[in-house]
Amino acid sequence: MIRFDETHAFLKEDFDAYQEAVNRCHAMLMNKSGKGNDYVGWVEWPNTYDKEEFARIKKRAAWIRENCDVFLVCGIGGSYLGARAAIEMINGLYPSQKPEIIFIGNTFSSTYIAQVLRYIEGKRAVVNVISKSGTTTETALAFRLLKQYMEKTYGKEEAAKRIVATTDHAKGTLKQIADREGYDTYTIPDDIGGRFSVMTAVGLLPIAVAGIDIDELMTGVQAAYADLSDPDLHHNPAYRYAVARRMLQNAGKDVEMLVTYELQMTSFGEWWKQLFGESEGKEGKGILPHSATFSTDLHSLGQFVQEGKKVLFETVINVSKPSEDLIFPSDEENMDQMNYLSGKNLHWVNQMAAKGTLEAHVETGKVPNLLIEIPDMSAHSFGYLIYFFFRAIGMTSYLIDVNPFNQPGVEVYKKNMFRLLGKQ
Ligand SMILES: O=P(O)(O)OC[C@H]1O[C@H](O)[C@H](O)[C@@H](O)[C@@H]1O
Repeated sequence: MIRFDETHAFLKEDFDAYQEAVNRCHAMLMNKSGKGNDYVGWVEWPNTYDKEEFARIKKRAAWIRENCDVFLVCGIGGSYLGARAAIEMINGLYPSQKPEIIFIGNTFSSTYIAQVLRYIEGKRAVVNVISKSGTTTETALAFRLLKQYMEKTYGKEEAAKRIVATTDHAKGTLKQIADREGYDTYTIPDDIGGRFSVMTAVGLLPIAVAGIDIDELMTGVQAAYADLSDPDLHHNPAYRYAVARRMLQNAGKDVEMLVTYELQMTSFGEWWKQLFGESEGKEGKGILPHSATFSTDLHSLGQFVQEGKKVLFETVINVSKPSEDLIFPSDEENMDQMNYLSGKNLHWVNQMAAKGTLEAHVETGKVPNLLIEIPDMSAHSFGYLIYFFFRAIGMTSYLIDVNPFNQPGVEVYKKNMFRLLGKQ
């Protein structure tokens, strides 16, 4: 389902030399015996996910689709990046179907928040506030404003029907508010961290509201689980990718640029950056995750990749079959001199751009490239791909003895901010 190809990465080490370590780390993930073992609920989630809640999500999403024009997802980090990545990748950036999905609760920008509040005026709104801890400041700040807006617009009773909370099953301020106000609530399991939560209610409710088939998404997750259960590096592309990253870092590459050739996968890169950055970047270790969308960014970052300091490698996601295609038309006058492409599919043009770039970056620029090929941008492929990256980051972090499931460093800015804000 995913084809992984490391033959353009100038790897000098032998994969077999890593097999023993991989077996050990695989056992740690599967037996919950490694670092951060309280947070490996995602490993078995493809089989153990709460079917009753899943059915409730589908029902609720159908109601929301009928009863709103704008659906506001209020969350930050793992509480919105996955949903955004999925919705944009699968539906594209300009979907014709309603409701419009708006992301808020992910910034302190007064301008952004004020503009969203103005934009939703006069439109039927539903809010999904999402926070695992239930205390995240960006989200709580936006939610207070949204809650007051909803109550003023719809009255308290109707507002309570139009606000849905996704949070911890027992603790946190958001849970308390939801219980008191009688909001419909969905659960983030205790043993699944935010950045692994897109396949729980956190991602599934917004994704279903966007009209995407979440059954199909889960079959993708399950297919990946089945395909990636064998730790053998000759059969497990996620682990092979995890090991290739370690080899590349050993060879001095401290930056990984995730590249796609689809603009609608730009947010997928944002999701991946949180997953990889927060999981691996600690104790002075890790590879800096960066992302780009080509050919767009070849006209900006391309220069650095080609000729700049040799710090990076690229991981390129190629999509075999586009969601849509067009045939390039001919033009009698050919003033733009583009007739050489007449009759060609645009996706073929995109693929040729990818091929030419691979050659330029690898052969001329000596930039290692890892290639990941996915069949399409369907819900199934999305589900497969996220689980592929979950397994890969678990493995690659354990290989350098890092706990992939905490993020202690994120607290430092919060402490300083609270002091400056005068929080008691
Ligand atoms: O879901 P929440 O508890 O609101 O957390 C939202 C995000 O904020 C935190 O600061 C963490 O670094 C992220 O891992 C998390 O996804």
